[in-house]
Amino acid sequence: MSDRMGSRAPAAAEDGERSLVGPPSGDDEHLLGQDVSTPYFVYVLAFFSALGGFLFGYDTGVVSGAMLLLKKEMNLNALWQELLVSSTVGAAALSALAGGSLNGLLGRKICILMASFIFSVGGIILSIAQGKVVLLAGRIVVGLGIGIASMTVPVYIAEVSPPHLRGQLVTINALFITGGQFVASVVDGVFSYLSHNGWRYMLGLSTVPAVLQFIGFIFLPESPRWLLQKGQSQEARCVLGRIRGDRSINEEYDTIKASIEEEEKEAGAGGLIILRILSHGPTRRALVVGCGLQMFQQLSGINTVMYYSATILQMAGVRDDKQAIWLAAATSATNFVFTLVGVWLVERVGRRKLTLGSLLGTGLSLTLLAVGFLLSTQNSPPVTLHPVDPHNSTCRLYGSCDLCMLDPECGFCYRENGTMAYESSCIPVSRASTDHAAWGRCSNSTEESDGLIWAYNYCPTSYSWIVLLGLILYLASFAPGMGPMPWTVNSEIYPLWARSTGNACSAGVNWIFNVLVSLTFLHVTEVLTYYGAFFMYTGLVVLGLVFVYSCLPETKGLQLEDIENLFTRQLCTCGDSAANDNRYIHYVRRSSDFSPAQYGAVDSDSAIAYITLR
Ligand SMILES: O[C@H]1[C@H](O)[C@@H](O)[C@H](O)[C@@H](O)[C@H]1O
Repeated sequence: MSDRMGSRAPAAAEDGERSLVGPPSGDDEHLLGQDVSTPYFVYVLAFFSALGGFLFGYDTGVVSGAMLLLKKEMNLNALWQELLVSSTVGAAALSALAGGSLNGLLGRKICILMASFIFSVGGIILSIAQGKVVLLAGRIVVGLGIGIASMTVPVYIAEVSPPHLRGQLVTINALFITGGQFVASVVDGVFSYLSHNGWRYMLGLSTVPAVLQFIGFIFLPESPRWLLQKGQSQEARCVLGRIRGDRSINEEYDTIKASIEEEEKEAGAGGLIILRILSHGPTRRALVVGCGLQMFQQLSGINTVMYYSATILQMAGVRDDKQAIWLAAATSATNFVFTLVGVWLVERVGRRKLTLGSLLGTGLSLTLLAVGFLLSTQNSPPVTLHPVDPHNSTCRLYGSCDLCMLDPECGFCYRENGTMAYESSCIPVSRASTDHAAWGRCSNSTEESDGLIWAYNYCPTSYSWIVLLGLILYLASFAPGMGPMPWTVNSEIYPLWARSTGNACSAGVNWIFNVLVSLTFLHVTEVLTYYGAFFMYTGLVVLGLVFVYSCLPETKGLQLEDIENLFTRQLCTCGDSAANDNRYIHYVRRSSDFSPAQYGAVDSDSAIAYITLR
């Protein structure tokens, strides 16, 4: 295998390839702009592939709003609600893992076509479902599509992108994920007014982008890297020519080809790819970094914060359900807008700094959220009224709103004077709807005119502004880095032979931790209380920071074929390559009269290779 980054360069140089390492100066930028201008076809490819990310975001996001209507119309109990939400994520975990072999075997294009076909079928099943079993089947089908798309799309985009734009284009996929979540929350808002069958539109609308992607991909090419790996060199050259426009493709083609030959020599007799990954140092380390990043993304608690946003907003004084739905849309809009910042920053500051900065901000804002919850708990309104409980429920045992809220069976019924709660009691929630109590003053939802408030899931507090600020800061910190970077980095760190399997494993880890964190959240809050849970996420983020600081190398600007070299040293010394952060690499035009002796010389006229290390 080629050795560290710098030493591949002479080989490339013998090819006449020109490399620039070092921050682009004014002249360099001019050169860069001139020689690596990107044909718009790459953007078309990125757009159609990223529709897979959009569907991932839409289908995971839309279900919360749909559930509000579904549980009433189909009379769903808690188990069925949980099944409908987590079946999709569980199916996504399985299909992401299986997607590795499919990708290697059938190629990226067929896998994306398969995913969009599955999305379309799932959307149709969901929109015509007559009962909960069919709904469950539809949600599982959609999950199968999400899993395949989540691991294939970043790989495809990374493989068709030129090195200087790769980070940005792969991050666009993550932008489409949060975009899908945002659109889903708006669609939820719009159709929440249609109490009969509104959920059919919410769940079924995903068919539109799925069909669009399917049709688009019939005409779009396979990844040239996969084609070359399968020995289809003519076609690979032709595709590379199409996506690179009028730029010379010879050196890129040769580098990919040489790298595949080298890999094949090393791979020897073959065998199970996952075993080969684990027994080969650099790929094993890359896999640990990739899976670790995906695990810490989920352990940072993004999906509980998103899920919890409605409650946080209710604490902040938003009492109306419809208003809460729209404000939840504002939350996903914030997530989306700050992912845009990530797209803008990824090629400027690089993956490593962006991830580190994002984790630091995420940890600080989680601490703020925890402090906000702690203050709210310490000042939680006491239970002052104890009406006779006809069913002797556990709710009568709680002395404050906070304790009452930790029991999913109970809610808080009170009157308000400014921010002060009075005449408050802890009462069982109605089995039919969490909108009112099972009996007593708050059992009739029209009683609000009496000044009575029924709080389920939140407590009135005057510290809600801290929690709200924590929420906004959390999204602003998480979305540019920890949201997209795990996907982006995973699409780049594996050599071609290990790329499908590596991405399948890391995407599988993402989905497994997604299920784990969301399923355990309520239990965690019951044991640790809300502030304890958020302090726990802060602790996990600190671990993530140590991991990323020690293990994540910078991959910005490197050719995919060179990235494996960053993992040649022992695990978690690869973060040392941070020393390379100030180097900028780009490959420009080759020259036939290149001589290796000219390395180190800056010659902008004759377009000959040079390297400058700062
Ligand atoms: O990168 C995405 C994104 O940040 C989403 O908002 C989140 O819901 C997903 O779990 C994550 O993988």
